Amino acid sequence: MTAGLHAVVDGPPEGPVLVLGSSLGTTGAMWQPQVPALAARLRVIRYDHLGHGGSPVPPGPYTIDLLGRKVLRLLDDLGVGRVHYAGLSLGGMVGMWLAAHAPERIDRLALLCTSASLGPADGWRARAATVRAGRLDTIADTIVERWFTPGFAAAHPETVAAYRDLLTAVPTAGYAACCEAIAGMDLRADLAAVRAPTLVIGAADDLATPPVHAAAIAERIPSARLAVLDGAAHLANVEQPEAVTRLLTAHFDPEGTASR
Ligand SMILES: O=C(O)CC1=CCC(=O)O1
Repeated sequence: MTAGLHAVVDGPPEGPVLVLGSSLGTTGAMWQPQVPALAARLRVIRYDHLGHGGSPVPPGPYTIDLLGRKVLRLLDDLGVGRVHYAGLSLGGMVGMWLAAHAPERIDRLALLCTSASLGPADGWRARAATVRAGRLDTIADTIVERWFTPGFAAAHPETVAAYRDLLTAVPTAGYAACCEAIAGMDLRADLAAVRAPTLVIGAADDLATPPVHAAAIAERIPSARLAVLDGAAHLANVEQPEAVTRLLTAHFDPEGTASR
């Protein structure tokens, strides 16, 4: 049996719990721009996906089902029942799976820059093979180019470099196995089963999971609301931190938002 997922916990121990799921090739550190505001009143749990950061790296391929079950196991280990969940990209895919397959555990949901089906599968398998062959570094610039708009990248080269470092630090076996999870994913039929009030956030300049994917998710989830941010690419929470923080605090902590 594999050990549990690595997680960092911030905020008041008795507060309502918000779980944050990160994107492929990053860790819970990608949520740092939002943590101070969210953790003022919520108990924020940032976990690393299987194969990423401080989490174990069992042999792949993985599936979204496996990644989701690992999150449920983490919640069990932490003694947490029902939670709010926000996930970006791969983290959002896990969030859709959780809300559809464990609806009793998910109270409110936010899905950022993500997709319910992200083909072509062959492209993801090819990326997995490249990374397994030890060549993540050769494709890292191309991957990170789609995380930020050109204007943001030019103005903040140190941020781009820090996220490239985060990507290249991910264990190659874990990164490849998560690419294979995305290759095998199709959550579209699950979305009608989501009962959690859901905020779907897309970014106008996101080429990795374009806003049309966000709109397709919002159309299929019965109680979803869609917001599309201008001036952001895939890592919209990094590029538009205040706008994303505002949307998330209003969705997960409306009373706190009103009293600010
Ligand atoms: O890093 C990418 O290529 C974009 C992406 C797709 C799923 C995810 O988590 O990131």
